[in-house]
Amino acid sequence: MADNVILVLNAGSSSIKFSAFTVKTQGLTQVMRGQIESLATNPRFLVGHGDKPVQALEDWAAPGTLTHDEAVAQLVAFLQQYRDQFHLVGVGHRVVHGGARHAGPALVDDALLEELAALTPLAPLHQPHNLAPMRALRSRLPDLPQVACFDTAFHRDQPELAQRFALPEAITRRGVRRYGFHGLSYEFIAQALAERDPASATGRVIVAHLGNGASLCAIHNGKSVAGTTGFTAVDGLPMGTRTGVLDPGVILYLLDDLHMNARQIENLLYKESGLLGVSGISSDMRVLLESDAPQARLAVDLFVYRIGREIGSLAAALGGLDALVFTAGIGEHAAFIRAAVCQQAAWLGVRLDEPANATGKARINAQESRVAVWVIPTNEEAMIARHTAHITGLN
Ligand SMILES: Nc1ncnc2c1ncn2[C@@H]1O[C@H](COP(=O)(O)OP(=O)(O)O)[C@@H](O)[C@H]1O
Ligand SMILES: CC(=O)OP(=O)(O)O
Ligand SMILES: [Mg+2]
Repeated sequence: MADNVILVLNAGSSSIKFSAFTVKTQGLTQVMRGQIESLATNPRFLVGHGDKPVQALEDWAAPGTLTHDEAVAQLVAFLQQYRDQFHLVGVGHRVVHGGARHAGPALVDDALLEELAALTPLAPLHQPHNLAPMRALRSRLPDLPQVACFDTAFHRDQPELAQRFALPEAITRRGVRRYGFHGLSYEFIAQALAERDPASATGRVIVAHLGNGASLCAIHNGKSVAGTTGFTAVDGLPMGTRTGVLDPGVILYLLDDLHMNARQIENLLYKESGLLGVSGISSDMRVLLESDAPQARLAVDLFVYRIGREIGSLAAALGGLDALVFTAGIGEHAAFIRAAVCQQAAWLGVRLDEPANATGKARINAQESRVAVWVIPTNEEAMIARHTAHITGLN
């Protein structure tokens, strides 16, 4: 007999992640997870079942590059083989921008789709890819409950000062404020840290979500209090292809002196900068870490330097630091970057246990460290499944 299943879709800037969760009276179980990653650089299709690690699908004909739409088509074709095993009872979607109105997940209907589409200019690398599968499913299976889970929701209760730009009130009232992103990841990590290290989880924590999109979040007693991303997910740290923080005067210079238009500037800020722009080689940290080119080293050094400075800023917002957590593609896998970041944060009392870091342990601080340091794999899909089950009354 087929199991009742919640499917989760998570379109990141460089990947499509997906998961299937069975829904039973005893709770949700993640029975499948996977991703089509490195869409624009070197696509790979990885799948894992249950507790098994994800593995590359070897018979998959890997194309040179894939758009998000093409990747979703590949995923739909792959999932066909589970048609008789999975009885779909709900679909949960990661939606990067939820605007000012959404402090929690929402059931998808036409009005919501329209509202979220209007936020596309604030998340051009994500929002269209988050909404397209919702529309396709809604037209084919209109009775299937779909739930939008927002990256911004976890940050909506940040203190007013943390959300505010120094802009006139009339512009602030139009919603021009810091929203913050990667919230589903931070919500998952806050809960996971509470299970592993309850003492730190009630304290002052900085989580470094370092993926193709990268940000830091200051969390106090499980609640987001400040972060590096803002009105859009281009602010904060340099990312795979995004600038991160930039003097707004640069935009005026590009407009007035280099005669660039808004779309050209958008491309520059979102797609041509960050690790790719500085290195001129790749947006992929794996490629840069393996390269001997000085520009690759510069891009990596700038990434680490900016993380170090932003950790200082968030530690100031928190009034100190009890724990530092690394997560997402780079945070989970790049021991070199973790070591370099911990070095930058030594003044806060961070001391790394080098062998623990190099061998992939979960707790990586040295005994004498004043700050607990953890590597916790994120699972945005699990967070989305929990929200989806809850809001649809499935579990
Ligand atoms: N072993 C690794 N070493 C260094 N970087 C890695 C490794 N594995 C993945 N990454 C980095 O993680 C990034 C993807 O992170 P991820 O969180 O999956 O991205 P997305 O932002 O698309 O959700 C890749 O661009 C790559 O640079
Ligand atoms: C908001 C964001 O940058 O997401 P991702 O890291 O998945 O691209
Ligand atoms: Mg991501």
